[in-house]
Amino acid sequence: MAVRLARSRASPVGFYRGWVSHKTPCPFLTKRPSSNISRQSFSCFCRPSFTTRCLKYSSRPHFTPQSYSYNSQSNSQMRQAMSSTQYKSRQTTSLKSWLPTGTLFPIRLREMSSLSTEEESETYRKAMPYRKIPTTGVISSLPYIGARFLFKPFTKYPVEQFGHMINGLHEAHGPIYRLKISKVWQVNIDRVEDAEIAFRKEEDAPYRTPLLIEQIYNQRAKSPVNFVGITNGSHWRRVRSSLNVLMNRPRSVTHYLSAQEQVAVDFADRLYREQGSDPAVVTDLFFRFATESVGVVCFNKRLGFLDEDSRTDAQKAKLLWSYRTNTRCVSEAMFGRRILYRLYEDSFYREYKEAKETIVEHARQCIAEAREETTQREKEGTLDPDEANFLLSLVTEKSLTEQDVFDVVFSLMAAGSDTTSCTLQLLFYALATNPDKQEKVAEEVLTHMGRDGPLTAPVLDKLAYMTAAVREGMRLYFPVASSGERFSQHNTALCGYQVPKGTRLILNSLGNATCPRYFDNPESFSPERWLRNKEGRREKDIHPLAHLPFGVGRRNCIGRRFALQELYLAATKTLQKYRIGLKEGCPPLETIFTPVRVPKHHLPFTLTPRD
Ligand code: HEM
Repeated sequence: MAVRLARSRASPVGFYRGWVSHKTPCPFLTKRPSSNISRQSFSCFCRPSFTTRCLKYSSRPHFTPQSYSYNSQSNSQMRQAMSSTQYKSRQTTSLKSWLPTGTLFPIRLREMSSLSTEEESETYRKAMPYRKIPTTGVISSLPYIGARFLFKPFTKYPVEQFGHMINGLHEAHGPIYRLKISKVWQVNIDRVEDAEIAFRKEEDAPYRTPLLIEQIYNQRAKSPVNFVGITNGSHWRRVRSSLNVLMNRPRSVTHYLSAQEQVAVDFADRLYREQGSDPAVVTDLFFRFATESVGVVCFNKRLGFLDEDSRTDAQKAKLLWSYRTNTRCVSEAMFGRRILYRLYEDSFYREYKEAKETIVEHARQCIAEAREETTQREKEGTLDPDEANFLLSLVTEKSLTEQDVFDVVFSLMAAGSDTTSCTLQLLFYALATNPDKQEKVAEEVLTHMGRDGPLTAPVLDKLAYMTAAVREGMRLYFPVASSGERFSQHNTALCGYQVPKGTRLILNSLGNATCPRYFDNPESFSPERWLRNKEGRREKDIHPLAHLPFGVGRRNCIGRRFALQELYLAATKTLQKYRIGLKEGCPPLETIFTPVRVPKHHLPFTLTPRD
């Protein structure tokens, strides 16, 4: 079967605009293609970067006569090699003739689109070319420094408001635009209809951009740590499939209800006692609550971050500092505020390293204890493989290596602290500033749980208004800058433009959460919008992709059930006893993104006991 290589319309020429025209014959093309591949379409391959790299790494020029005699098999091999995120050529016979095995592929993900197939849809072919997608201008497209021009003083957005900047650019450019961050072009979309097309066919292991600081740490450190959220390929697939079994079943989550409930009780009591103190101390309590709650799941024991002695006990204080520092450093490095650590171990990096090593040491110790316990109980014959003990399940899971177990524990602790802590603060803020809604939640909680009753799974089913309030809190104060980063896995037509396979796509889920297209009165806190009547219908239908605080698809948030459970627990346990308020004179809420949405100033919550 003849292979048709991409013609100029289907290939991402925008990337190379001004460098090479598709009509320009390749300077290395000495012979006319012998097969039915046209000279013009073949020259799609002759891009400067491709050509020069091929020449640089290959022992012979890449356009040998053999390379023209593609057949459908070599084409699929080519695609396979090209879609490898390892950027290494594979040992395939037809490729070998012109790219030795191990040759570095100059393929950026978007270039995968340069090979199109007959299946490519008519809609895609008819759509406007990629280069026509509105963009933010020439200067902001400069690699690395260009992105600076998108922020203050050149625009009204400070860097930490980048979530709002993405949303603001939609207002300026419409539902689709291109943007260059560091060296990578990304396409931003905000219509749910486009999101549906883009996310519809997800591959087995969607790609996520790695974090540079984590990569550098792993190169320098003796014991690497692979944060599941940014690993890719087979490592991610293996770990994630085990986690799906262990964490995605409602039963696995409700098993931790009573342990996490105790954490919530301690949190509410301590918040009451410390409410008058420095607002920074109050903010700190939220972080302690979230880290302690996720710690109960990961380590099957209390870490003691809400104990009386937690500020004086050096070990607990150091561990908590480490979790906090790890989050802060990753955020600072991500926004390019720290650069020198890339070259050498500066003071910023040393702090990050110390935090990470403390977390690593603690986690390794807990895992070793769990292993010991497993061996002991196996000997005694008391080990129940179905026991709902997360750490025990991890260490007895055959498909996970010792490193995987450690990676999972680290990832859940790292991903589950700041996110839940800030989301809870914003929920409390929404309740405090909407006292009528807060009273409705409290009434429901008191009706079904009483003043001291526990939150059980059957009770939770009855708390429709409370769960709607939590959801509404996450809509009004959407918790992350964007919850949908994906690399398109097919040539797709979005908004009438061609978006080639491999393009980095960002869904404006932050903007959608408060967009009047999807929500009536989007700026009001209205849990009612989420309630369903007896027929299971909402007052107004809500598109499932309009509100994605936990992302979407195969790479969605693995901890979402736990996160929701923690939010429900903190809300119910606090409202059973107290009314949530804010100190008089508290300024209006301002938030920044780290990329988690964080209140810019500490929120001075007050708790008043219910009569
Ligand atoms: C309110 C709290 C939370 C929010 C808003 C949140 C949000 C998110 C979002 C938006 C993603 C990316 C999803 C995507 O790209 O489609 C994510 C990924 C992730 N979250 Fe959460 N999260 C929360 C709590 C948690 C908790 C408590 C844990 C751990 C117990 C956790 C563990 C993870 C992990 C491991 C990933 C990476 C998943 C993967 O790449 O396979 N998160 N989260």
